[in-house]
Amino acid sequence: MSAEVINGKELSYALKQEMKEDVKLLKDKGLTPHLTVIIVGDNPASKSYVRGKQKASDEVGISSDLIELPASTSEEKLLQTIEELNNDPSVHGILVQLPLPDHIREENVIVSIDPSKDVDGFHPVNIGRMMTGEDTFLPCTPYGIITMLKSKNIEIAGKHAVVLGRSNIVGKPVGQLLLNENATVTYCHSRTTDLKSFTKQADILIVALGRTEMIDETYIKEGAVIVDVGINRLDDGSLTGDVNFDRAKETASYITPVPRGVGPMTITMLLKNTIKAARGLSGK
Ligand SMILES: Nc1nc2c(c(=O)[nH]1)N[C@@H](CN(C=O)c1ccc(C(=O)N[C@@H](CCC(=O)O)C(=O)O)cc1)CN2
Repeated sequence: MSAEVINGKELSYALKQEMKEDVKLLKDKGLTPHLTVIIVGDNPASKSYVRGKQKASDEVGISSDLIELPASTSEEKLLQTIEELNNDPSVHGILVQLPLPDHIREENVIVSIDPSKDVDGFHPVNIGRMMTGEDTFLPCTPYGIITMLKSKNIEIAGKHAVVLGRSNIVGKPVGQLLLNENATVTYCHSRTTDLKSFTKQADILIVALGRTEMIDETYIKEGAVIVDVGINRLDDGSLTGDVNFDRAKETASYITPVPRGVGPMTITMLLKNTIKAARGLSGK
């Protein structure tokens, strides 16, 4: 058996075509969704992701601007910048690219963003709404993963989903979204003992460990759906995931590749959230 590949780049393209229409309708009503992205420092990967966010916004007709702050920026200055954007009615979505320099406390920054402009879906108010199943901004990577599964009509209800990783931006929220879809969810992490005893039970395995190609066929149940959230750069400059794709694909039923898997969906779901922010959370 060789798994069907879920191509996030192709799905992103299709979703962006739909969003172009949504934005056009809003523009006809005199409303242009606007996203402001803040980057602190000059981490090359972050700069490239931010460029990707602006390019994708442009593709669907969302206007965007970028505030670039030096790595030495104080937390106070960053919070002040966010406060100004919170009070600017022309800004619908605010995104602070992560990670931030060590001297800035990420949790203080996230909580300072107006929840109605929090297009990353990281604010505790929006996380709470997600947990209670209310309509809100969903964190982009987990939202992208659920969208990929649904695009292939993959059954989630009643399935055993095993999440490897417990970060605030991927592991924890993707487990919650799978639970909201009625999966039975198990979280595994660096302190889990006998990892294989859990992964071998997974109908849906979400891998967000940050360990290059660690997951191969020996961790996977026949016919499982494998979602690889890892982004690891090899010495030759190429990218690979946390899953050994060539080995895993022989056992899995569906698998996401790296690159062109979950990564592009992260940016696409940001566009969805920005359109939602422009409409207002209740979706006018
Ligand atoms: N404020 C946020 N910061 C970060 C987030 C986030 O959702 N919000 N997620 C990640 C980085 N990220 C977006 O910001 C991101 C990562 C990867 C990709 C992507 O398209 N990857 C491509 C490969 C790109 C390459 O060649 O380097 C792929 O997988 O095909 C997009 C966005 C951390 N920070």
